[in-house]
Amino acid sequence: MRATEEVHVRAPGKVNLTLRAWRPREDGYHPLETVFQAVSLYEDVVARHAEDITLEIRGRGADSLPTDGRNLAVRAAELLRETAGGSAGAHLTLTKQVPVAAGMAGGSADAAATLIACDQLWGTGLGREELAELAAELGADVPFALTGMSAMGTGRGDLISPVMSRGQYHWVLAMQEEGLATPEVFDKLDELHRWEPGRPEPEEDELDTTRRPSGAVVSALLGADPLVLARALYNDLEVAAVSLRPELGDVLAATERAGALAAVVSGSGPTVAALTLDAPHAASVAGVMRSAEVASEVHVVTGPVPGARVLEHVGRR
Ligand SMILES: C[C@](O)(CO)[C@H](O)COP(=O)(O)OP(=O)(O)OC[C@H]1O[C@@H](n2ccc(N)nc2=O)[C@H](O)[C@@H]1O
Ligand SMILES: Nc1ncnc2c1ncn2[C@@H]1O[C@H](COP(=O)(O)OP(=O)(O)OP(=O)(O)O)[C@@H](O)[C@H]1O
Repeated sequence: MRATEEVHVRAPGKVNLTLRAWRPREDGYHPLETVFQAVSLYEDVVARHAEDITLEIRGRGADSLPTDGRNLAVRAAELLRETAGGSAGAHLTLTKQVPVAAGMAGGSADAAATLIACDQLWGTGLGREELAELAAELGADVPFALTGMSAMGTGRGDLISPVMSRGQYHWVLAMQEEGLATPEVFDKLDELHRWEPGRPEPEEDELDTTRRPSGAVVSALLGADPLVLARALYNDLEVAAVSLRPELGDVLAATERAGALAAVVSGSGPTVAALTLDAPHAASVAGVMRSAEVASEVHVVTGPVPGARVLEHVGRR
């Protein structure tokens, strides 16, 4: 019998290619229709056996995050242990590339990676579906971090259906030093009343993707043509994010001057994702964006990439 000593799991950050939001439900969540794409900026979690659940964080934003039960990675491990009914512990080493509160679901990726890592370490034997249910309890973006690639999210954004996608897309990400809190961005959207009077909660048949901006993205992804995808990018939260952080208007304008095909605020922001034609074009846009000095960091990434997956499994006999 070979027992698992250590499990290394990697989960991606995301950009939202489209996002439509409607008036909040009674639980405060806004019904969403969004198309996610997982991109090549990763969170790594290594889980090892330990008495308790403990966390150590390295990398981008490590100093700004709690390592106790407020951290989504710790909450994921605790929820899994509770569900599986065991008493095992784990020491988690989290290495972050995704900036905190960037609209790229870094915390959600940490939770998804931890679910997979502890599931393997403890041999809980929960299926992918049960893990997806736990993921949805942890946060609206966590189920997508398990699935990765390109997918449509409805409900709170947590009901995931994979979307067929061809080709690789080259993105330039313009990041900001200071993050934006997701609830504040949704509150600002409420204040701006974007859906009134013409935007009630969607009816079932309204979610017909062929009649929504998401439908345009879904066909663009099949066509593997970034020029077509560029025309379909859209985010209802952009107006709220720009209202809270007017400098984002300058970032969006800079992506246009830099020659990007199109750009959009990712999720609740403040990261701006600019779409380019190919790797050389991305390098050129990134260079111009860096010299424009409107972002704290500029990164070139590609998507789609897979969701949370085991990279290494170290066992002993
Ligand atoms: C903006 C997105 O990133 C788009 O992908 C997500 O909707 C946010 O997902 P998330 O950060 O995992 O969200 P959660 O941790 O579940 O929720 C944080 C807070 O965001 C707001 N929230 C989130 C999702 C949603 N559909 N409606 C909301 O109003 C709520 O105030 C909620 O209390
Ligand atoms: N492991 C974690 N990594 C990042 N943030 C965490 C983590 N655990 C808890 N948090 C809290 O969650 C907040 C949002 O984190 P995150 O980095 O996922 O934001 P985000 O990328 O804007 O999320 P989303 O795109 O899902 O709205 C942070 O401000 C932080 O206080």
